[in-house]
Amino acid sequence: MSKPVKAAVFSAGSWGTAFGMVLADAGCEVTLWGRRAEVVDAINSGRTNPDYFPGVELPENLRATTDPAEAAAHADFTVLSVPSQTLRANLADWAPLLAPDTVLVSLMKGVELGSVMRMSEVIEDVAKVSRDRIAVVSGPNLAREIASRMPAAAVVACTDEAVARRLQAACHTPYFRPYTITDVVGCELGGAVKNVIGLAVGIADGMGLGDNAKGSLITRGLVETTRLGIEMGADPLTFSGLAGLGDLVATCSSPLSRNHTFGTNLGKGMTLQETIAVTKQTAEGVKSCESVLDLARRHGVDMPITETVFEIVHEGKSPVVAVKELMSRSAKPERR
Ligand SMILES: NC(=O)C1=CN([C@@H]2O[C@H](COP(=O)(O)OP(=O)(O)OC[C@H]3O[C@@H](n4cnc5c(N)ncnc54)[C@H](O)[C@@H]3O)[C@@H](O)[C@H]2O)C=CC1
Ligand SMILES: O=C(CO)COP(=O)(O)O
Repeated sequence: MSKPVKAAVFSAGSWGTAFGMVLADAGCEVTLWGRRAEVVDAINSGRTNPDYFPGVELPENLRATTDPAEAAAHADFTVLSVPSQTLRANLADWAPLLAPDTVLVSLMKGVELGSVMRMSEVIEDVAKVSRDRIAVVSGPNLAREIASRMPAAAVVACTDEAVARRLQAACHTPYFRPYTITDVVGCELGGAVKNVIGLAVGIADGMGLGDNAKGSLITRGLVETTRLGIEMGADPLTFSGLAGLGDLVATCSSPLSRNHTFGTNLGKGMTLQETIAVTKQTAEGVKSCESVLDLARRHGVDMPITETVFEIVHEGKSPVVAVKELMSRSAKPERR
């Protein structure tokens, strides 16, 4: 009998816990690293993560630890799911503990502020591993629904297709259907920019602007994502796939999305500080609107929706004024 695949998941937040369940349900032996002893104890003794998914029973082959070395030991896959802006510091601590041939898997959807690096680039930079040992999972994967074992598809991306296929096998369950893809750049950009467009759609929803506005923002949001992607060497077709359109539709339609909800609160007139105070989990778009805009400017790409979100979130622009400005931009053909 072959040995079970071992996976380490850092950390026991919303998506880390839900994806850990997926891996365990697919037959992997999963060790979840958590920062807080009380969460780790609840997972090991009560088989639940009370902070994120109270009432959801976790599989027997998923256990938790506060010891990163214990989590990392002998892992075939080391899955990273922390806020994008803390990854560099976190991984610097964990890198010396990684199993020698482990594949590093990013679940994160963000771009690092300042360096404008994608998460796989930060991993390569900090862990000093080659690109063919770094994979990305993305797609329409709202963690709450996955934890309820509701059906979803996803993409697993790696420049080495054989590695992507190994990861695909390790996380394929009756409710989670992963496809392989080699366009890592497109997958990561799709996920990071979708959070920014999710904020924009949330703002429009909060203002009561209707479904035509939503459809327009999703479509034009995807156009500007694709424009940036092409400049960065991504395959434009990736953006009409699960990591592009699929993820965008799920986020922009769902009250479970933190980015969408964050935007809705802003659109209803809450201040940034009030919105941050009621947001319990990571809403990546809040920081990534700045890094994505920075990335766009460095590549000479026009991203008017991203720019508008940045102005509303970080410069206090009124959403009413922002809508007027977006609608009165100069007329142009659709495909330019
Ligand atoms: N929640 C979801 O539905 C999905 C989330 N993602 C992405 O997954 C990534 C993680 O998001 P979530 O799990 O949702 O966030 P979360 O806020 O639920 O969990 C984040 C986890 O990171 C830990 N953490 C926070 N700051 C830390 C630090 N400085 N050092 C170490 N650990 C720290 C927290 O304790 C928590 O366990 C994000 O990039 C997000 O965009 C991707 C797909 C789905
Ligand atoms: O990325 C997600 C779904 O795929 C989760 O979106 P939020 O981070 O907005 O909750």
